[in-house]
Amino acid sequence: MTKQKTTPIYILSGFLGSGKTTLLQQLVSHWQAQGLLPAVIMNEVGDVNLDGLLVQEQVPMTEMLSGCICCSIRGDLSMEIAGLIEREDPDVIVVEATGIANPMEILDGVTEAALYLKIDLKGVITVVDSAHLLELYQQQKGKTFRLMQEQIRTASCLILNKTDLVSPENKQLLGTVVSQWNAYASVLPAVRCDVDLSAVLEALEAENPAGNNSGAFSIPEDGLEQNAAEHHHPAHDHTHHHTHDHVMVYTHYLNGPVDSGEFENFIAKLPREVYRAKGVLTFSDTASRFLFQYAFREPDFLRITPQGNVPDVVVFIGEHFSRSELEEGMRVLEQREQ
Ligand SMILES: Nc1nc2c(ncn2[C@@H]2O[C@H](COP(=O)(O)OP(=O)(O)OP(=O)(O)O)[C@@H](O)[C@H]2O)c(=O)[nH]1
Repeated sequence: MTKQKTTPIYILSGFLGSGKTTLLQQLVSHWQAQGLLPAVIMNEVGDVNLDGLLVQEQVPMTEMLSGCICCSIRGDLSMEIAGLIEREDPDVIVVEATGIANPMEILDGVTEAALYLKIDLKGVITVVDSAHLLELYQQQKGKTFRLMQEQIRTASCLILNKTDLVSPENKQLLGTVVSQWNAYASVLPAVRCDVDLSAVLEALEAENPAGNNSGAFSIPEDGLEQNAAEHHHPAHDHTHHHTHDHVMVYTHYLNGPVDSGEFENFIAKLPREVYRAKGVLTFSDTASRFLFQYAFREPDFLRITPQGNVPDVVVFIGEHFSRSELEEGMRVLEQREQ
């Protein structure tokens, strides 16, 4: 190995739709403003990387699609890191994991890379959707609740995002709850992940003062062990149960434009089991194309002009929903336009 430079690596964790890409964009701009070259490894559950559309073109990016970093393609993570360093020589790398990834497994993957590469794992930044966490906390059960809890426990820094969607009392309650689950991480409430990034990065430095690869991760022995027993598995045991075995994806490629109002109606009626959707759409009644987002029952449309050949597609993510019902619904929208 010829390179002497040590590349810092940050892991972005957080459940589907919590705001990881929103934070990623800010981190990238922050580093660029300092004259640094950040690179990104993105991992998506579906087979299209729509989040990539939100990252500036000049940022080197590798995509790991169709799976979750933490299991099926986890072995590749260290290869991806090595490849990215070799090709781009970035000053800093961010790994944005799928929302269903168990951060422990990603830590494993990055640590594996640290065995043969000069990298410095700075820690895990976990983004939390406050409204979603509040609902799960009130129910106190379910696999998603346990996964979110685990993502919170593994964090070195926690961003309690989307506080605009909860009352001030509940915002306070959530702050207390997450601090109880993870007493080590700094907790920063935010809207659209608008936080003082210097404070976030400094908090991670403080966590990991030696600047070495061992990292001082805030993983409380007790709580995590209990949960982890169920799905934390040895490096290559893919038969073991995962917290996210229940998550399913339906990718629908559209054969043409659809009416925006009808699409919005369709989205408003999505079954609760679909908790995340995103896509690129052409509407028959508007001139531009849109990046569509749906996170925990909140739809969002962003006007975009994608570079290159991006198909019209919608990816639905959730648990135990009927794929055929969604397909049928989308077909109806398409047919109306023909
Ligand atoms: N109301 C509200 N919406 C937000 C906030 N932060 C982000 N969003 C919206 O939530 C949606 C999901 O945000 P992303 O940043 O794409 O979330 P993500 O964690 O990268 O999503 P996945 O990649 O699917 O896991 C987008 O429509 C955002 O515009 C917030 O603080 N409040």
